[in-house]
Amino acid sequence: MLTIEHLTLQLPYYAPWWRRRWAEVLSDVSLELHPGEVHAVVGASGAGKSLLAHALLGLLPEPKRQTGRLTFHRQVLTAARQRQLRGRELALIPQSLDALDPLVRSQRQVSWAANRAGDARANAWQAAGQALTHYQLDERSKQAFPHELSGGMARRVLVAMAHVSHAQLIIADEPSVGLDPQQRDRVLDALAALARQGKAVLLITHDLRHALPIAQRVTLMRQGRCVETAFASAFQGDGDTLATDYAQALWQALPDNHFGVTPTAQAQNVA
Ligand SMILES: Nc1ncnc2c1ncn2[C@@H]1O[C@H](COP(=O)(O)OP(=O)(O)OP(=O)(O)O)[C@@H](O)[C@H]1O
Repeated sequence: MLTIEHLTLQLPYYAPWWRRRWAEVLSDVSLELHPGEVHAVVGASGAGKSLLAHALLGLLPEPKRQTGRLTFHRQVLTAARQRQLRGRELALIPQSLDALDPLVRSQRQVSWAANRAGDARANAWQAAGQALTHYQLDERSKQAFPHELSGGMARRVLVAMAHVSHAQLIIADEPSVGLDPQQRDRVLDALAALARQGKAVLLITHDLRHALPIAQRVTLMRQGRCVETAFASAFQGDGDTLATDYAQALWQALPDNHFGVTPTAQAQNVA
């Protein structure tokens, strides 16, 4: 559905005496996303994950130097096409909950997203109500302002906005950040449900543990580069099928992965 080929991005910064220099913030990034798949992009803070998301949506700041090729449904994703598809075929679940209008109730915000995607007003209101119910928000939450919602509820309102947009590609930027485990699992389940409907979900997170339960493939990013793309199933045991030392080290550093101990061996140990 989406192909990123050799995407390189430079953004300006200013050296002393206002001399403009260019910093390479994405270097030769390539990856593919398929319908019905959750593809996680995992990396530490500053790895370039959000810039990658913004490049896909055509939301990068100017001036910039960008090379490489983006294709969506086999057509080149030009700036004009990105403008046309944003909020329709391409949806963003942003990192910040400030994306919600503080003066507008949940259902109204979701119905606006449906409107933007082309639903007539009456349909949009109904679709918004159904989507919010689908993500387990009750009648009170539907009529609540953002400050009356918990972090997890507010994130599910953002997921509902992506849901009603009929987007084929959904980019979720750190959707699990700052949530308790129960709320986090609900949000991640909601994203997995979108993929089961045949949509492609690009899940951006700094925490591999949040990606593995729902992703089919994982791309690890570091300092603007893709280090490795692996099937989520490769993150098991001692991770010896992972191709790079970085991926293996990241996996083995997780506190609760029981690396090197298969479930059977663990059971025997307990016995
Ligand atoms: N507008 C900008 N101009 C110049 N540099 C930028 C700009 N936006 C981001 N950067 C730099 O690009 C790098 C990648 O930023 P990005 O926001 O994509 O990281 P990230 O992986 O999403 O991090 P986080 O998990 O903290 O959100 C960082 O070093 C950042 O300082």
